[in-house]
Amino acid sequence: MPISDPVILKKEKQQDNKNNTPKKPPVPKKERRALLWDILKKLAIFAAPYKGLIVLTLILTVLGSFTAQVNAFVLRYTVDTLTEIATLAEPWQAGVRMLGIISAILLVKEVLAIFVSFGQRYFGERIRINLSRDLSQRVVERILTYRMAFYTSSENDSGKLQTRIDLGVSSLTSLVQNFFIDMLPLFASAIVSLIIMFSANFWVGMVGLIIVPIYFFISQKQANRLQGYRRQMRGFRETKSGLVISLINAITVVKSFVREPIEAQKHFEIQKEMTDNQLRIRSLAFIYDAVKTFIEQIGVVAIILLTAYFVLQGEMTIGMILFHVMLFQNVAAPIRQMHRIYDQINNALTYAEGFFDILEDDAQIERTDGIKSDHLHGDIELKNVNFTYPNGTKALNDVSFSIKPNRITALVGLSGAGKSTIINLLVKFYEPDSGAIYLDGLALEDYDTQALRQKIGLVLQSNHIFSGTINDNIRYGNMDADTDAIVSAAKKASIHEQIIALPDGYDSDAKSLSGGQQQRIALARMFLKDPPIVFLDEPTASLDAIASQQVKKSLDLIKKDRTVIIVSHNIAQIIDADDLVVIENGRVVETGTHEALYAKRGKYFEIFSAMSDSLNLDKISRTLQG
Ligand SMILES: Nc1ncnc2c1ncn2[C@@H]1O[C@H](COP(=O)(O)OP(=O)(O)OP(=O)(O)O)[C@@H](O)[C@H]1O
Repeated sequence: MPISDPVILKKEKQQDNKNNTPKKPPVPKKERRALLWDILKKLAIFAAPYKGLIVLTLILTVLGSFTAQVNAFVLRYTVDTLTEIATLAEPWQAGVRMLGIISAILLVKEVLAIFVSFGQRYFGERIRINLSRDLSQRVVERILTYRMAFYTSSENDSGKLQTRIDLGVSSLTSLVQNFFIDMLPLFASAIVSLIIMFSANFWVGMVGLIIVPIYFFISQKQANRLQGYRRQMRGFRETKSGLVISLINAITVVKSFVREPIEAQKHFEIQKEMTDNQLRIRSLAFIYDAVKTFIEQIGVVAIILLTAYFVLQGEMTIGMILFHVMLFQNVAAPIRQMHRIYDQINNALTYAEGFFDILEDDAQIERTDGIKSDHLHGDIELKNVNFTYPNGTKALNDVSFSIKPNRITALVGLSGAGKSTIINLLVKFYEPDSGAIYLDGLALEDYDTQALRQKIGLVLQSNHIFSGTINDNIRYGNMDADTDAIVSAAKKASIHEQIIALPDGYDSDAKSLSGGQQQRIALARMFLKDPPIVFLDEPTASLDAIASQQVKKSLDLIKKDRTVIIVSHNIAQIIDADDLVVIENGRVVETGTHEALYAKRGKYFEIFSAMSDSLNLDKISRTLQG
């Protein structure tokens, strides 16, 4: 694992959380085709491993398109034969023979169609499911290689990132599903039907062909009109699910202020907008369906009239009427569903681009080549470092100081001074705008990022505890560690006794431990990793006095024989440090030992005096003496 705990340093989650739905301006028509082509090309790369399945699906689709025509031929044959044998003196014998033939043909066709349709759907689904898996897996693998700046950018706030990924994957896979499973067989059968219609009679074929562009036009209109409402609907759904989650999170406040009616009203309003929207979608869909059915009926009537004309002319048999009507319905069937393909394309245009933007953000990849040193000492030097966060906050100004190996250095300063930012730079979560950082005499930027983080331990104010057992959580520090090593790490973190007192011991659920216990689990993880350099960023700030005291013992152990940088507002931890670096508004204002800086009566003296005053030391010492 690259770092002891993949927790994002505090404040990094302080981005606006309001809007989870990526809103993109509508894509100009001209660019849409190029964009769609681009998306399909990218999708083709993901589809490449399934070439065999795709070819198989296509073969089955072609087979299916032929079986779909059998009914029309059988009906034509039935009507024509019946017309013929009805004139015979003894029609029954010929009639039974005919029934035998058509039953056999329909049976064979149906059995074949079942296999073809099953295979076609099954293979189509396999392509879709595999693609969905590959897209999700690739994006996760990819973003894991990205820099911290990617995660902390407001664009990628966790909710938004999740939504962008989910919508991207689902829009792409639905496009594939719609194409392979729903539309392709219908289109294939429509094309075969049209060819048969043309070969039977040019004018009948023309009626079938004319309907195609009309349907295309209506379907496009339908999809475009519904698109806006559908997007709104998605937004409502997201807000609604967010509402319930935030309600659960805020339930104590809601109840204590007796705001249940207000919360219910908020829910009602969204619900009302949702139902209005839903009704609009349904009514629009009904109107368009009606228009399409009407046009189809006009087509059917035209076909009947035209074929009847040829029948009366003696150029065709009566059976041709049903034959042509059925073929025409085969042509109309996929075009009836056209709007769905438009919908999917619109969705893909809206969401797939954002998805591929995440996937192809090469600039975000962390450097994984460079120096891999087995023995780091922790001789650190910052020279004229300037740093600005991606959101534009200038956090460090011309910072220069050095840290000696195997000593404890405390970064001291008021809130927002830039202490955590220095740690962010030292673990290469971010890179300086200018200036340089050296580690053991070599530029930090030249180190292999992952190899560097293997040598660094990071303990934060509150460390992430994963769902799972205590054992698993400690093992995160060294995936190869055996049970003895885990127990030994827990002992060093002064948590072993409490773990074995639990009914399930090391197999207990780590999430149910108290804050102080969880912090010591994080320390045990660090002991297991055993890095030569340790950064402690307010490791006891979120703990109560008793828990802090318990954690202090483990911290004292961590500090032994390592290079330690500690950020703390805790007076005891500050005076324990060998060296101090005092930071104010992103600048280093003083460096030295506690004694020297105290004597200097500068910024450190001011901060230290304020800290000790807040402790009310006089009263404490009087109490202790009494
Ligand atoms: N991820 C971030 N994105 C943007 N600005 C940030 C981010 N993290 C910190 N900052 C800003 O950078 C400045 C320095 O913050 P930093 O967390 O380094 O201070 P600090 O000295 O550690 O403060 P504290 O003692 O409160 O933890 C502050 O103005 C802060 O708001």
